[in-house]
Amino acid sequence: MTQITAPKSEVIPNIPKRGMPITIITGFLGSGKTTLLNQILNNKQDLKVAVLVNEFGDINIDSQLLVSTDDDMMELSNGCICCTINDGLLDAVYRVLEREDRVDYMVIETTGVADPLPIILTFLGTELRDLTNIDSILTVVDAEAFNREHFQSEAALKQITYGDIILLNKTDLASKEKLADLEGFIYEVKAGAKILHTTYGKVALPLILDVDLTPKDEYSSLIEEDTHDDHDHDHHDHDHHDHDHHDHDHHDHHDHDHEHHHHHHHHHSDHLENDGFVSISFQSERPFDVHKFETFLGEEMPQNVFRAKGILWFSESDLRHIFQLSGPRYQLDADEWMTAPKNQVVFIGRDLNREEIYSHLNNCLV
Ligand SMILES: Nc1nc2c(ncn2[C@@H]2O[C@H](COP(=O)(O)OP(=O)(O)OP(=O)(O)O)[C@@H](O)[C@H]2O)c(=O)[nH]1
Repeated sequence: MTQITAPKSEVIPNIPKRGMPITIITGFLGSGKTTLLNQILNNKQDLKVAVLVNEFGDINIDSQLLVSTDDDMMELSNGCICCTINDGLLDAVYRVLEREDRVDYMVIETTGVADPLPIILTFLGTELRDLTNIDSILTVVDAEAFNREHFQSEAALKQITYGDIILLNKTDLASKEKLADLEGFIYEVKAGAKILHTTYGKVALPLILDVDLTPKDEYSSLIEEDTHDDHDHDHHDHDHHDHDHHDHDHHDHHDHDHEHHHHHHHHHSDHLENDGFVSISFQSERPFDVHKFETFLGEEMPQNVFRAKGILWFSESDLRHIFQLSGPRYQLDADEWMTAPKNQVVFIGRDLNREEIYSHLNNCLV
């Protein structure tokens, strides 16, 4: 038993500052991050949770699946707040910290193609260090789609390296052999990894929240090399990329904004921004013909679309349709429109041809 003695001097002993606890959810495209976030929000009981969501693509589909408004900061029906981080992570975190209402916990969902390290360093290497406390990095892995090739994505591997808990998700879609092989691979990448098996992100919250697992000391050497001013940029990358990728898909030269912040963290693949993944967004104020859209999905959609999601309006239906495609499978769910109906859909993959996808989608409009 530890003896606790009152300090003899007037000097206040080192009281550890414990700021706002932060859980970071990472994991590759379509692995189940938003599903896990919804699980957390549904089961958080009295905890006031602020969620920050960041997406690879111009349109924030995820935040609309959490709540129905398109403000930057959103009140969720269950008393939580949700905020997009497309203007930069630091800004978003400060917006939450500066709120007057109580917030107990912050959960951040990163984009599927993000290396979590710059995000971790944003918390540990800036003044946020004293205001926040990274609790753990949760890495969601799609047990069906993931394999030892890790989608040829450095980010996918980093997500496992920096994950304090690995949620091997979609276990309903993977065989026992596949699960065992993936576990083997994860242990090779990260000795002593903590692995939890999940389906639809279902997990007892005490196993993943307030677990204080992030080994902050291990990041300190990385922080010292770092300057303060580069942390809030990493989330802008995809924005630039989205706006210009239609004519720069294979660009070798970076524009100015990319130049000035890629000198840290030893990103070897800077010339292949986001590991080559691009996103193409499509919006229309006109509805789709459901049969044409199904033909598009079944017969015309390019093979290299890795992930797609959207909120769809079909002329045949009064409902809002949620479209999710991840690897070989897609699903369409329906609920009520809370806004004026329109179509919003994002396609993600490598070497996507924008004109081809646009032409197919335009043909689906009534
Ligand atoms: N069969 C099955 N499907 C799942 C499971 N977990 C999630 N999904 C489905 O997988 C799809 C992608 O899930 P999301 O939670 O949107 O994935 P994400 O990681 O947020 O995706 P990005 O935002 O693209 O990075 C959705 O259609 C989910 O319903 C699971 O355990 N089993």
